[in-house]
Amino acid sequence: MALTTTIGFGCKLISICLHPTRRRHFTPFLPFHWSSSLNTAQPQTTGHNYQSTYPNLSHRFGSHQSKPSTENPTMESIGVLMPAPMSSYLEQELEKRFNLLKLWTVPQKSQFLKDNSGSIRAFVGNARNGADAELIEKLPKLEIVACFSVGVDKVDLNKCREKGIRVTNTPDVLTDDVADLAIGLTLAVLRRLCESDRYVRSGQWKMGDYKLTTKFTGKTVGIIGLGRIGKAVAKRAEAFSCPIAYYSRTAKPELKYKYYPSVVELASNCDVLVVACPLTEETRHIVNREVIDALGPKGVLINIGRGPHVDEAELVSALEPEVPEQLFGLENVVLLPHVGSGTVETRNVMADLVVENLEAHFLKKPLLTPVI
Ligand SMILES: O=CC(=O)O
Repeated sequence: MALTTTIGFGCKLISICLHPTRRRHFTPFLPFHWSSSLNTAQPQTTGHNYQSTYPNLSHRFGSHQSKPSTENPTMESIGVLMPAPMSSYLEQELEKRFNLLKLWTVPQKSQFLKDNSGSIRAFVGNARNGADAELIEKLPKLEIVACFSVGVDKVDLNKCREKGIRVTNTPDVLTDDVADLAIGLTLAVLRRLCESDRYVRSGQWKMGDYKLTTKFTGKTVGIIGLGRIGKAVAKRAEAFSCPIAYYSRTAKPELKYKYYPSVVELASNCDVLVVACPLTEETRHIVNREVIDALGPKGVLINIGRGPHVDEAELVSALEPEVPEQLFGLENVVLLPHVGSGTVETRNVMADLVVENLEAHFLKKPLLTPVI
């Protein structure tokens, strides 16, 4: 079986091939920060018409030509708390409009929160840094949590609902990148791209041909969660002539893909299993030992969701005899940082969406991408 999975809070992605020979192949996403590569990058045009996706959007979307709302100078006094660096472009755009408070730059964080709790009305989180109940309680003036991520699993949504705090995320704009990467990882694992690269670099190619790998075209792709990203993966896989099957809470009869009412049944009937659902209490460990076994020794698991979607302990125990640290030295290991949406174009339109949501909120306009 070949597995690709995010482990932890979406910071590690592991693709593992479990072959009949019991050799295992992994592709972990490691917790490297992504913003540094964007800091020096030049603006690029995007391939997607985001204006048509979000017709309310007044300007920008990665254009780098944005202008602060000069007709609303009062926004300058609104405290927007950012817990960690995420994107220099996002920081720059927020600083033009709001009083951006960068928590990571202050040594006494608790004291800083106390001192500024009267002015902090917005929080910007991401896949790593959310707003839990404890933080929310410390910010009595908090009105909105704007996530620089599609996943909102780091935000205590119940607490937000209870307190009437709005929550937004960045859907759609990152779908293509994440779906592209899912296909890229599938190919990397099946066709052993990274291992082949090392084979050439080390000079082994002079000694003989590289071993044969596994074909992707025509493999059955099973998708857990047929939302925006799941559908985008399906569309790409169809171009590889792959039959598509899926599991979701309810069947979608309008789609021509085969529906399975359980993940185990889906795993038993596909070659490549893609986890593309949000992380919730129901989907935690949705890939458990039973699913891994159902996928079988030749299966591939691609987790483009969150680490806790996969029962990590069961996964490790299925990967004898190595433990994850030892994978670093294995030829059949592909290592990637957390880069699902990590392109300059996408991160900039995500940043624009965060800013637009905050502006809309404080200007009492409808939110563009509300979660709550
Ligand atoms: O993991 C990334 C996201 O949720 O946007």
